[in-house]
Amino acid sequence: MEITNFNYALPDGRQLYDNLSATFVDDKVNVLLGPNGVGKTTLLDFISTVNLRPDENFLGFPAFKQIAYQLQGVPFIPEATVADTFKMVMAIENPKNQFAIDNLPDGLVKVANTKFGQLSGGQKRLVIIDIISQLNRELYLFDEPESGLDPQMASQAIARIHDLNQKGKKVIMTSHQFQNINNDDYNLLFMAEGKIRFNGTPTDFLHAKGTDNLVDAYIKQAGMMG
Ligand SMILES: Nc1ncnc2c1ncn2[C@@H]1O[C@H](COP(=O)(O)OP(=O)(O)OP(=O)(O)O)[C@@H](O)[C@H]1O
Repeated sequence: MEITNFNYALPDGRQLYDNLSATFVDDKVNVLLGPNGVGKTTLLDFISTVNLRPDENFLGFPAFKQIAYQLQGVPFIPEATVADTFKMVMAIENPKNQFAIDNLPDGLVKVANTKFGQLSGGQKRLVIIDIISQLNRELYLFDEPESGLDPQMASQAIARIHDLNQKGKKVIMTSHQFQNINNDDYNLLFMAEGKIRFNGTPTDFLHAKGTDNLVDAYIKQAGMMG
C-alpha cells in the first residue's frame, strides 16, 4: 500500500498534506507518528474512505468493505453486556454468524457479562480492539489504540494488534507512545509539515538520529522541523 504525492488543503486553506508520499509494509505494523494536529487521523480517514480517497494517490489499498476502522471513542450501547455487544457486531457483519458465549475471544471472556458502560476506559478500549480484531477484513486501522491506557493495558492492546499482523492482516495505527513499538516488526512513518519525513524500522530511525532511544530520536526528528 502506497500514497504518492498527495496534496490536501483544509477548508480554512491550510495545506495539511504537501506532496505527501508514504510506503506501508504488509508484514509489519505500520505506525503513524508525529506532533498533535499534523494530520495522522485525517490520513486514516482518507485511507478508510471516510474522506474521499483519490485513486491516483492511494495505490494498493483495499476497498471500503475490506477495512475495519477503530475511531477514537466508539459508542457502544452502555446497557448491553460485552457478550451481547460482540454478538451484535458479528451479526451485523454477517447475519448468519452464530456465536455462543464460549466462542468469545480470550480477552473478552473475563468481562463477558459486564455491561459495556460499566467497564473502565481502558477495558472499553481493549474490548473494542478485540471486537474489531474479530472482523474478517484485509486492513485494520487503529487510531491511538493505547491512548488513556496504563502501561500494562497499553502493552496488551499493542500485543493484540501485533498478533493480528502476525496472522497475515494489514495494520496501520497512529501513536504517541514508543515503549511497545521498539522492534523491527514495526514500520514507522513520522509525519511533519505535510510530509512523511521518516519511513522505516525503529532500528533505522535510531541509526538515522544517532541515538539508542526512540523518544530521543523522535525529539531530534521533531526538532529538525522547527
Ligand atoms: N473537518 C475538518 N474541518 C476543519 N479542520 C479539520 C477537519 N478535520 C481535521 N481538521 C484539522 O486538521 C488538522 C489535523 O487533524 P488530525 O486530527 O488529523 O491530527 P492528528 O495528527 O491526528 O492529531 P492528534 O495527534 O492530536 O490526534 C487539525 O488542525 C484539525 O483541526
